[in-house]
Amino acid sequence: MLRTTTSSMWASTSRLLRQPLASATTTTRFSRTAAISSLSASTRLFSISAAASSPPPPPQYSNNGNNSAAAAAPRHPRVLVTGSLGQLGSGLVKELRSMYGNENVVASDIRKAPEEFMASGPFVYADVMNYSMLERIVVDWRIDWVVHYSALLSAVAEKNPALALSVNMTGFQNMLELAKVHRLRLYSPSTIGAFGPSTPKNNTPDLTIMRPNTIYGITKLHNELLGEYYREKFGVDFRSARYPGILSADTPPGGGTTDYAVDIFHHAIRTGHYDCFLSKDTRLPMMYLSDCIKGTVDHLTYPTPLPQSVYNIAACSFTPAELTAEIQKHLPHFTISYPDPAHPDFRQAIADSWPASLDDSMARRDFGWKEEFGMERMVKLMLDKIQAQVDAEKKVVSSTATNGPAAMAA
Ligand SMILES: NC(=O)C1=CN([C@@H]2O[C@H](COP(=O)(O)OP(=O)(O)OC[C@H]3O[C@@H](n4cnc5c(N)ncnc54)[C@H](O)[C@@H]3O)[C@@H](O)[C@H]2O)C=CC1
Ligand SMILES: CC(=O)[C@H](N)C(=O)O
Repeated sequence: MLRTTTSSMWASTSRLLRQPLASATTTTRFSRTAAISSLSASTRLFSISAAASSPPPPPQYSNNGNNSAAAAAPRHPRVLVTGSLGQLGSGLVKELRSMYGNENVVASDIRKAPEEFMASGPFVYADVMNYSMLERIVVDWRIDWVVHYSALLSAVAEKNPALALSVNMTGFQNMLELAKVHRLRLYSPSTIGAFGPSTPKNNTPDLTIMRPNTIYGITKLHNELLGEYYREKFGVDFRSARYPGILSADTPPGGGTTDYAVDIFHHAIRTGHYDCFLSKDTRLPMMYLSDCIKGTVDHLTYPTPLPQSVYNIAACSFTPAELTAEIQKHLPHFTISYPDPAHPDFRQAIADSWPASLDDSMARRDFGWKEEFGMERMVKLMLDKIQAQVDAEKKVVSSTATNGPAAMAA
């Protein structure tokens, strides 16, 4: 399991905000949604007839001349996950490996993976800006599907627009072209950041005014449109969901505007106080990580082409003040402070340009999307998990103090 200590989480998040590319799990087993659980096991295997409008090549078997039934059986898809060491990637890799086998899910990133992650299945270096490097991985590993997670998130992107254009757009264009050439299914998430200040703010539908004014949003909207173009023009099986802000206790967020909703829990447990960078009434759509992974897997594995390429998915929406009140039900002494309205943090303008809530009825209708966690359950789980991390850290410190070299010498 990829586990990061909280102190290194803080360090890595703040490092990301300062220096974007210097170094940027859920243990839950997910029940499939009704739509997915009604599928037979074999339809979740890679099936040529049902895969997509542009099916990948047939599986080939090396069975040493033995024409057994196993040789004729459908095989699992082989999946490449880019940006797999980020907030969302490690949990998704774990889930896909539990479904398809460790060897069928190739994780990749441009950073060194922790030992446990390396031990859990194939991991390769893949810079998404390098087309031939990506193509080599697709060919060598006989990849069928790609989950493209590499990106710079909103706050990091706003600090380095040129790099965001390259990673978010060139990286995506490379993946899309490879999907066309090698007949891959491509899942690449979009974001609430693809909307803009002129988008209707509440219950925002899938199809609406989209004029983002952040570099992150512009790159993500470009990707949505290009993915749709490749689907129409070349039959590429492109799938995307607009994620809201994702909350996770085990993996740190990568430098976004919604990161406050993760940071707040660590501060609540560790210090009892949080200096929020958004104003108390900033309402944004949010979701717990396990729901995001479940929705992604259900969307990715849906056996037939869906009516749309891009869907909103949502779980709940809240403001920092509402989140604080919920945390205070468990930690009554927790306090929070907000920026002086005369001197807002740069992320306030980003948040103000995003929807407050999403209409995700099309995803519910078309691939059975349904969240398990609302705000109350999410808050309880986040607090329990982070408290458990803090307790475990304390145990390590006290056992080092008791058994460590200094204690031995004394
Ligand atoms: N975490 C969230 O709240 C949300 C995430 N998303 C989207 O989900 C996807 C995954 O997001 P996170 O895991 O949160 O991001 P993250 O920032 O935690 O991880 C991104 C990963 O991409 C890698 N990366 C950066 N440059 C790269 C390059 N040139 N080549 C290959 N890899 C590179 C980084 O090393 C990092 O591990 C992104 O597309 C993001 O836009 C969308 C909405 C919300
Ligand atoms: C909502 C997102 O896309 C991300 N969490 C961010 O805040 O940049």
